[in-house]
Amino acid sequence: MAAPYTGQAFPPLKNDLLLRAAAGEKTERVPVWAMRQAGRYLPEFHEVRSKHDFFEVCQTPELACEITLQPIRRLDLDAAIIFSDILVIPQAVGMKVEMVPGKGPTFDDPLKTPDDMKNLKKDVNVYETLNYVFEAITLTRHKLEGKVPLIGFSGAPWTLMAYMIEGGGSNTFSKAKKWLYVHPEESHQLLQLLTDIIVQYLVGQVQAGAQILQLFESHAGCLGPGNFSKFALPCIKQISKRVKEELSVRGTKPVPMIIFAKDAHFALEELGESGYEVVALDWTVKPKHARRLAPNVTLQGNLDPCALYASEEEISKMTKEMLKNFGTQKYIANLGHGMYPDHNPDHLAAFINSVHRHSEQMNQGL
Ligand SMILES: Cc1c2[nH]c(c1CCC(=O)O)Cc1[nH]c(c(CCC(=O)O)c1C)Cc1[nH]c(c(CCC(=O)O)c1C)Cc1[nH]c(c(C)c1CCC(=O)O)C2
Repeated sequence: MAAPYTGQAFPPLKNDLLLRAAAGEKTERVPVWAMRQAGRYLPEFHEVRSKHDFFEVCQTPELACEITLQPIRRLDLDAAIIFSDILVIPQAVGMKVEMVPGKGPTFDDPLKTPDDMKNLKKDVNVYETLNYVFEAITLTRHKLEGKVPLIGFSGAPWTLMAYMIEGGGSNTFSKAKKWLYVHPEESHQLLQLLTDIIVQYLVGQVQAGAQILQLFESHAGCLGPGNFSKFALPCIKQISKRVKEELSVRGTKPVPMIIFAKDAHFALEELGESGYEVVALDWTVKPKHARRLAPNVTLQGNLDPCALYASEEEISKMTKEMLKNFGTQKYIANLGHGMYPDHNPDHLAAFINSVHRHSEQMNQGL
């Protein structure tokens, strides 16, 4: 079934720094955004959440749009990211997930053995089940009025599989990793099922109005090089290739794609050749090391989120150092992971303003 949104007109884009940096084109200023920029560190987010359940917000386009716009109103960000969660895909295949206060995402009935896979919906119609995300994207594109580009996203297959087996967060991911050693065939089947859905989901997001996509492989690091190459990377590559092909077939111009494989420092070379225009880095990677290993892509990252606890003056110094190490071109400034609930919004503002000020000065040779 074709997406109903193709070809609609949106307000013209006024700030295309992010899209130019992703395409490797020259920028006069380094674009900056922050993972989890829409969220619990903002009082206006709590205001909405005090009246609505987390997934109710995700499923209500007007509320998801409102929360997406909150950081854009307050801060000089160069991108918006649609408010949603990676766990909407496990929900779409029929699993029950709730956001339990103080605990995080919790699955009712996680996958225990490969036999449980028979309970998953195999032929999910993404355009029906996840239509609420597409509607939120379309509405947000209009409400942004072209101020900044809108980022769409999905969890990557391994990270989603890990949640579906663990039933929530974990320190070791040993239940999910056990599948890779004991049930490798069935693991591949589950990963392929997720890959097929993610491809449709990302294509649908672009048709709905997303201007760039990020794939979150948040639990890459617990795999190590061997299992990452065997189980995670092939799906990551399949996704970039198929999303671009499917968009072309539908007559929609492919958009740039960002891969964020957290803690996968061992795979930087492969990630740089995996079909994504941008490789996002966590804070444990040295910028120059990443430039050497992935010379053909734009890099994104990678200030330690905890650096935002420092004084505004310190944040400015650390940001300048980061910019010096990455250089100002083929670069998107961001944190190395998401915002924390106890971050001070003014300190995020200090980070954003430092990126802008220092990178403009560097580009003018000052
Ligand atoms: C692993 C993961 C999840 N969700 C996501 C990831 C990948 C990124 C990462 O590695 O952090 C992705 C995500 N989740 C959320 C966004 C929104 C867009 C953004 O501002 O970046 C995005 C891109 C909102 C959210 N997702 C969640 C909240 C807070 C929930 C609340 O309001 O109670 C928000 C704003 C809940 C969530 N959702 C998830 C967890 C582990 C939690 C609870 C713990 C936490 O908040 O860090 C799963």
